[in-house]
Amino acid sequence: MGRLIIVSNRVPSPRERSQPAGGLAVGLKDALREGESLWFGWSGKQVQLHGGDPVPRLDRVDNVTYATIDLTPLQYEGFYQNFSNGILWPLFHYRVGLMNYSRTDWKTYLAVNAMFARTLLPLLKPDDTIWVHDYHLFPLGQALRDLGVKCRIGFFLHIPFPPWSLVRSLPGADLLLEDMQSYDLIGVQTPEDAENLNHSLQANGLAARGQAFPIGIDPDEFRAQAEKSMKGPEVERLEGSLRGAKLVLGVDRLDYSKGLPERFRGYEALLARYPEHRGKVTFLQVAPISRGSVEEYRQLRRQLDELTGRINGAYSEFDWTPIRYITRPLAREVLAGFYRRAEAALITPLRDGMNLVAKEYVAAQNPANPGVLILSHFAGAAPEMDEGILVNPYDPDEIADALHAALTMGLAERRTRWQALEQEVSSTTAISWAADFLRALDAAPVAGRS
Ligand SMILES: O=P(O)(O)OC[C@H]1O[C@H](O[C@H]2O[C@H](CO)[C@@H](O)[C@H](O)[C@H]2O)[C@H](O)[C@@H](O)[C@@H]1O
Ligand SMILES: O=c1ccn([C@@H]2O[C@H](COP(=O)(O)OP(=O)(O)O)[C@@H](O)[C@H]2O)c(=O)[nH]1
Repeated sequence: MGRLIIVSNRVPSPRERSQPAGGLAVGLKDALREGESLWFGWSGKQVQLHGGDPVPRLDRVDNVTYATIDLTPLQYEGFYQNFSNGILWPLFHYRVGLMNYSRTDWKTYLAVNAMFARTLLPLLKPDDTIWVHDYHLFPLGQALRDLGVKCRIGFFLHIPFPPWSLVRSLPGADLLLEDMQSYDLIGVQTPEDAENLNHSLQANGLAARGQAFPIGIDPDEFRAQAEKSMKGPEVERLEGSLRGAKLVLGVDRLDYSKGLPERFRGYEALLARYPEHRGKVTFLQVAPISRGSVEEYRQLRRQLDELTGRINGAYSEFDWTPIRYITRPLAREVLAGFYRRAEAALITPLRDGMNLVAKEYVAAQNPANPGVLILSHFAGAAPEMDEGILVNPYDPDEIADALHAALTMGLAERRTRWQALEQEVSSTTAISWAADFLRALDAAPVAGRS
């Protein structure tokens, strides 16, 4: 059996406990438990390079060889910051108005993809299967084909795929779709994404090759982690600080796709309309700073600083603060215990590819006394997790009603809802996601090459 080659922009550092927050690295790491594999991508570092391509650094841990390359500051800016996260990210999260298109960044994006292909090429063997991940690397398959690579190549998009009427606002969208014909299979998170992708391909006279494969987590490992973390010092400190108050928890990268201002206003509406919860509930929002060099992310940070100050100023008592807001990452191992302690998770993205936090929250619960999941209709996880309380994240009053329902829900209903959610989280795991995708890739007709 040949090796599996994973290519993604973000590669977790195999030897560090604390990883940058983000679901792609988490989902893939959980999936890569078997077989021989190579994981190729950006090191997360920027280094000035004087001519030529970077040389990958290799680090082997168990069955996985990690091969990482640095980007130059100019590549980081044009490829990662501007094109991937200033153009593709907003567009694919249905926020065309936030897209800052520039032809120079488009060229850098293509050039970095070509550089990824050239640096990966010497590491490849003919019987490898290549699996490319996410919007940073749409053109990589074609760049590899241009260098003569004949292996099977699959692609998985972790973020939503919007309708063609939006995608077409990107200059060169048709070229990106053409490049995607180099993939033997294209996976997306939900049936809605698959339908949008296939319509876009067909609108350009291309073969529909999209199929939904919702990503999952390793629920057993996460449950064990949550149980362990409950006995750890952080949960003990949290418990002591709450002094009997119920806990509502939000965990998201600080990203405008996550609906944070709307969520804060929803919590504010709870305090305004259901005063019986004042002093008896605390909202803890963990929102590690992400992509802090992109202007829209900085603006969001200013907005949240202001909102937190205003709400806390209006409702705090000398011995109670309604919102605790942290912009540093917390270790996933610690978060697991916080999820288990929380009476409700408030997960209200305006759009999200999947949202692994929703699945982690369910896996972490105590079956005898589970908390309630409040989830946006527009998270990729929503179609699988409709036993949570589903909300429209644009409506603060609906969020407030959902919070009130969650905080007052009886044990029997909490258990019934949680059992259904747990069933779902246990049946589509990170491992089954990868296995399903790779089986389908193996069976897919070869995409028109000799
Ligand atoms: O690499 P960063 O720029 O620091 O961003 C972190 C990751 O964010 C995105 O994650 C997505 O993948 C998750 C797993 O499939 C999914 O649950 C979530 O909804 C997506 O937003 C991004 O797609 C990754 O490439 C980034 O590494
Ligand atoms: O302080 C934090 C915040 C988040 N996460 C992890 O980052 C991932 C976020 O993935 P998700 O799919 O929810 O969203 P993304 O960030 O990929 O858009 C989850 O595994 C979280 O547990 C973390 O480890 N520390």
